[in-house]
Amino acid sequence: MSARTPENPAADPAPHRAGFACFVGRPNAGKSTLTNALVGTKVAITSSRPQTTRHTVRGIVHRPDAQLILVDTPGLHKPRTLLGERLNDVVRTTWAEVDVIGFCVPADQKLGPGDKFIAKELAGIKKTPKIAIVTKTDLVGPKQLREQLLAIDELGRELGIAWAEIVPVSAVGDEQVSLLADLIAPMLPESPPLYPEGDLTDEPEMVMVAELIREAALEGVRDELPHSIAVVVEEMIPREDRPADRPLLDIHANVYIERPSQKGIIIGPKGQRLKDVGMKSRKQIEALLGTPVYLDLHVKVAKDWQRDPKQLRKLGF
Ligand SMILES: Nc1nc2c(ncn2[C@@H]2O[C@H](COP(=O)(O)OP(=O)(O)OP(=O)(O)O)[C@@H](O)[C@H]2O)c(=O)[nH]1
Repeated sequence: MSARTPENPAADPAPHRAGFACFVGRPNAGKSTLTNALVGTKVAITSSRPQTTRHTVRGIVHRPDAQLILVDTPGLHKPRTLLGERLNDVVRTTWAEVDVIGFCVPADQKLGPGDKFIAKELAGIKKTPKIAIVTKTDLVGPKQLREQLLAIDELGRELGIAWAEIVPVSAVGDEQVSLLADLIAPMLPESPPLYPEGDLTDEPEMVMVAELIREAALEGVRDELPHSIAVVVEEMIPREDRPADRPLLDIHANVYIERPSQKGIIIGPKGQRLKDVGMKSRKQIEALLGTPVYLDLHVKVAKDWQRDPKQLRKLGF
């Protein structure tokens, strides 16, 4: 770093900034994928099924001028269960606490009641700057993109939201992702970094491991089952008596479902599906933790856990 001198006034460095941003938007809008693209590593789970992000996962973007901490919230939705209500509370609390809110709308779908529901809620949060982000721009042509940008502008006017920016991005195509970070950084408060350099998330490793298993278990399951699956990592312990150059981490995890009838779907014929889930998630966990893993998965029934406060607490909600 260069010091400020009379000969070199330009060397006065801009103050370092650090703060929180969250992406909001209806399920499947691309929030988790965008978080991952900004952070550059897999921290939030993504899936083609709506409402798969349950935990508030923070991704941290380290830049020379700013540290941006991304809080990934679950989608806001009409609550049908106790879990649904708790999730909505988490979302609103998060919105009130962050420095910037990014409202995500996919480019390939017309603005619908779901987007308007969220935008109306956003309009009620006056102080926080809001950026409208049109996601998945790789899926549309210029004409459709232009229409979407205009529609968002119009929605802002209708609801009295002054968008600080309206930015089209493609997380998959890596288009304008770093521009988005450039736009958010100056909106953060002046502050030294809040997290040590190199940290990508402060989510406990066990929760991230559970999320990776849940993501694998969700793949290919239909209808209501996604809402019925919860994963709890019981323990992660290094295997004893291993040579230093060949460590092995034992992970024991339970996949919870709500009804005995769902067991067969998760386990699959001859246990094949559960085996696949184990294999797939193990690879991801090994990549995340950087160590070989032995993954022991069990399927358990926690009857109607979504409606039972005691069970919800046990499952980490
Ligand atoms: N083509 C394309 N697909 C994308 C892009 N971003 C996300 N997707 C896809 O859209 C789907 C949903 O993305 P997510 O990031 O999981 O969406 P989300 O908003 O976090 O969803 P919830 O967790 O349900 O709230 C996934 O299948 C992604 O692969 C993008 O930039 N381009």
